[in-house]
Amino acid sequence: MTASAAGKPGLMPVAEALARITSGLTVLAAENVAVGDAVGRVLAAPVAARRNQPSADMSAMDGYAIRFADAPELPVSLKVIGESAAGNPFSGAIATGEAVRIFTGALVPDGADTVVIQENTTREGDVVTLVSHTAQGRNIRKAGFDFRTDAQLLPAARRLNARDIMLAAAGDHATLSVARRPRVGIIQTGDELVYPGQGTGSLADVVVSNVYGLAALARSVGAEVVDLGLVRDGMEETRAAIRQAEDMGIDVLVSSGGASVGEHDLMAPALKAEGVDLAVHKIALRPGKPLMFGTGRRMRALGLPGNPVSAYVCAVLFLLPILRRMQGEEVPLMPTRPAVLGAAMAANDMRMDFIRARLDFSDGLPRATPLPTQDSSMLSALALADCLLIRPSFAPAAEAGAPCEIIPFNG
Ligand SMILES: Nc1nc2c(c(=O)[nH]1)N[C@H]1C(S)=C(S)[C@@H](COP(=O)(O)OP(=O)(O)OC[C@H]3O[C@@H](n4cnc5c(N)ncnc54)[C@H](O)[C@@H]3O)O[C@H]1N2
Ligand code: MOO
Repeated sequence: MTASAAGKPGLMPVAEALARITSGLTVLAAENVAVGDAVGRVLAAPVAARRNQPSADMSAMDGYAIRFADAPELPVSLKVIGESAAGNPFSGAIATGEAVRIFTGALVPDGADTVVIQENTTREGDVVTLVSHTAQGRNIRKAGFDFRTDAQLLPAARRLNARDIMLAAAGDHATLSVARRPRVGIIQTGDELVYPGQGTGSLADVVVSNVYGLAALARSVGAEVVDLGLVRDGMEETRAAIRQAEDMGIDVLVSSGGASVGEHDLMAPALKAEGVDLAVHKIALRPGKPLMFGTGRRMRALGLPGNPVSAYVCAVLFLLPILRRMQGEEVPLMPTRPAVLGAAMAANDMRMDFIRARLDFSDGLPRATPLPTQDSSMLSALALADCLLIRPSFAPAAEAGAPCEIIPFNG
């Protein structure tokens, strides 16, 4: 394959792999979903307000709507001529010397320009006496104070959070146009694999873990996930699983295992035999050297290593940007944050290293301290980690406290 950054043939630099993997992606078609179901989805078009918010001048408090000019000096008494409640406005107008009892969220009657809160008044019969000063215009939310008709509320390509869907709903959108969910199929290869609780009793059993982390990551960015099951080590079985995924309309086939160089590592030849054009295979990355990526008839295939930590780290690095970009999200290819080293680090070799590390936020930039064991099978260390600490290819030795970059884990 390509020459590495260091000139050593065989391993592609991580940045090049990321660029290749994301370059040919097209954004999935849009679909309309109920606004309440749109959280976590990515907007296919900007959302503009279909109304003014508030629609008219409204009271922000319970009190009395008055004409400010009627209260040059206090105390002053005004005649209460009616009531304006939320949803039940006062139909007339206020004239000189008059007030309207008003409640939070109610329309301000014509003629009034100020609301005095009831704590600043006394009331006897239909006479209210203003006893404390209120500035002109106080306690009124003007029409369009929050937003006006046609104002852009949310831009296209935004992944919607809970606050966004409140805003869209207030803008009078019952449905929103969002990218359809990417369909992710996951296969796990290896004769040794058994699902949790279904072991054969053989010491050679390996209990699968990869599908659970990969599925959870994919779902966290809006994907629909199908577990396509275990694939035994065999060319025909592997090819059949790839064909099945294409036929099911899977957008991204994620495999784990069978990526390395042994006779039982069949993923690359099987993908090629099924017409998948491998643009990436073997990268200067630790963990995850054997990673592969290619494009089939209409499906993308991401071949992850079988080692559980490698599979998870590679999914963070490659699967998340694929899925996010397929939904139109314009995210950086590597969402890094600045940090400082919590321990001295030795010089790195050519493989860009993504070290599982703990974060300490006690002062200044977060301090990232590597977990003592970095083996790519160590799920107990992965579970303890808060982030991946990045050591670029050929990074020189560095002291504790030196600047570094991290990718925080979100869940
Ligand atoms: N001679 C070489 N050997 C290896 C190299 C190499 O360059 N030369 N690379 C190593 C690296 S780095 C990695 S990473 C692994 C990747 O190997 P595979 O992708 O072929 O993975 P498997 O051999 O199928 O499995 C590795 C390991 O992980 C266990 N596994 C597999 N699938 C799952 C699963 N779904 N859930 C949990 N555990 C799983 C599997 O039983 C193995 O123990 O290759 C190195 N070798
Ligand atoms: O790249 Mo492998 O993932 O080092 O163990």
